[in-house]
Amino acid sequence: MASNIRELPAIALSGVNKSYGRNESRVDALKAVNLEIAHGEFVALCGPSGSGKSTLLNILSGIDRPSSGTVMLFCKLLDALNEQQLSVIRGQHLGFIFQSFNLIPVLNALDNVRYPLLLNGRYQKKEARERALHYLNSVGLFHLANRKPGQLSGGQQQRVAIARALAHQPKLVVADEPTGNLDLATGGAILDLLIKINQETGTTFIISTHSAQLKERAGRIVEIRDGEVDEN
Ligand SMILES: Nc1ncnc2c1ncn2[C@@H]1O[C@H](COP(=O)(O)OP(=O)(O)OP(=O)(O)O)[C@@H](O)[C@H]1O
Repeated sequence: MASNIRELPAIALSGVNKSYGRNESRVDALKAVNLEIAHGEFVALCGPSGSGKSTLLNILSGIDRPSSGTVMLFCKLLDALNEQQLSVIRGQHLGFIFQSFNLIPVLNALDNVRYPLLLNGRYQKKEARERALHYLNSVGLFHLANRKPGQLSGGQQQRVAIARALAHQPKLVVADEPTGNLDLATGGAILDLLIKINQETGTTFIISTHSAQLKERAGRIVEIRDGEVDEN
């Protein structure tokens, strides 16, 4: 039974449309999108600015709802879930990485990783601390655990954000332009790290990007143009 479930896609979007606004100001951000992503895939979502990448990431992760169409995430039909149920799924199974890192400036690296674990409700204090240190170590930042974001480089801040995204062992990591604020070399190192994590843990990744580097190395590229998805 479990193996049958595993063979179903991690994510399945069917006929998904998303529009913002009404009448003359209406924007059709996603148009009849069909997309399946298997467990363990490393997918680059590519497209020009305004093509619908963030909208698609928000919809497949249950942050936003489609105007029509269906979204299945880990065999659950998201349309049927209320906000609290969606929030539980995100908290347990999803990790998020953002272009601007989104760390809490007054907390050191350790606490930036540890506090979401405590809020998650599944971890006691001691385990949250151990997990946070373990994941900081796995991104090469154990020795900087006491530094606040302002005392870290951009690449180091993104590593803290990666540790935070991974520390609860999500099934899916959703990253919106994770190398967009980094220089080429630093972005390349972050990319190496994400690919290594994908290969070692089998965590599914979907990453929106403008980066040619990332496009070259992703297992699969999904192009989005003017709200329409096109597989390469
Ligand atoms: N909340 C919103 N209200 C109205 N229009 C929106 C909203 N969010 C996005 N849009 C519009 O939907 C379209 C897709 O936007 P989206 O942010 O998904 O694109 P993107 O590919 O992620 O762009 P970028 O690469 O610049 O981040 C754009 O035309 C955008 O202006």
